[in-house]
Amino acid sequence: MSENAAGAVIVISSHVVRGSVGNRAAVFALETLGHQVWALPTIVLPWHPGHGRSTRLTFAEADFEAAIDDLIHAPSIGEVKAVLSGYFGNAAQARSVAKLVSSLREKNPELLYVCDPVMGDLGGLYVPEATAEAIRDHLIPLASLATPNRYELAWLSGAALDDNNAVMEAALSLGPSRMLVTSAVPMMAGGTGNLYLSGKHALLAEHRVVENPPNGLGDLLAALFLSRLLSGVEDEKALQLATASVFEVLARAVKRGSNELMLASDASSLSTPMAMVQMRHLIHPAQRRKK
Ligand SMILES: Nc1ncnc2c1ncn2[C@@H]1O[C@H](COP(=O)(O)OP(=O)(O)O)[C@@H](O)[C@H]1O
Ligand SMILES: Cc1ncc(COP(=O)(O)O)c(C=O)c1O
Repeated sequence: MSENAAGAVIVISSHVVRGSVGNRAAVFALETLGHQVWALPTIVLPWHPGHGRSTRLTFAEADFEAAIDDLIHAPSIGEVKAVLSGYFGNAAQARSVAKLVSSLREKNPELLYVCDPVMGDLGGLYVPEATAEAIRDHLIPLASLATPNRYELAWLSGAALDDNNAVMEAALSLGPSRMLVTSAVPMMAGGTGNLYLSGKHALLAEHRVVENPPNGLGDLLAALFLSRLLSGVEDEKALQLATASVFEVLARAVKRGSNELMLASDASSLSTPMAMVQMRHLIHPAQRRKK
């Protein structure tokens, strides 16, 4: 039995019929890497709205809250070692998940809560402001690790983030002890990548940009990084592996001309990525202040 069998992960995000965003990415990635998964959808859609009109199947706020209460009182809730949240259908759902995380923490102070604050991108917020505010005010303060993209971090911190020093200062100001910032400012020409900041680490993992990327890369990255941490992989290695997997899955999908990630075909890229990632140690903001 792998060490992963010892604990389950609750994932809470959107479910699409076709495609691999939200929970479809997180569940497959976590299960492929050997974790037990409990999956709660926040909305159900035929496909990611980026592909065109897509009917939103929604849950009444009180029903979503009731399902969260069931989970809190589930006899098997002691199995749960981590929670990962992503896309929310409304602000009330974010508050319900805050209640879930707080309740699980009371019973298990070691609970890992990863908050992927899915709210926007370069073009601005794509969720209602009330949803973004609920994530900022109720969930970020509970997060063991938050995984915003650079534009989400700018919105959350209210700062302009033109270079990675500004990214790191904003990440520190947000509060969680570990931050994984995606779409960080590239140091490599034609590159992109992820910046990881903890009390000890200031790391940048870079690779080249791929044109016309399918959606769901941030969802996949958060799940893979969480998986590696749960498996006891050291942070720097976890960053390298998760980044390499995302890049490899992306490059393979685009090479085939697919408009979605093809996780089932590329499961080996999740477990044993071969792609090279450029790892850089940055000067930690605490170290810079001492100078
Ligand atoms: N066009 C791209 N080419 C190569 N890698 C990409 C591209 N877009 C995203 N990635 C990789 O996926 C990571 C997460 O994607 P990002 O778009 O920042 O997340 P989100 O989906 O949460 O907005 C990025 O940090 C980068 O490593
Ligand atoms: C309904 C919906 N909209 C938008 C997004 C964000 O897409 P992306 O991860 O590509 O930024 C997601 C991702 O989970 C989603 O499920």
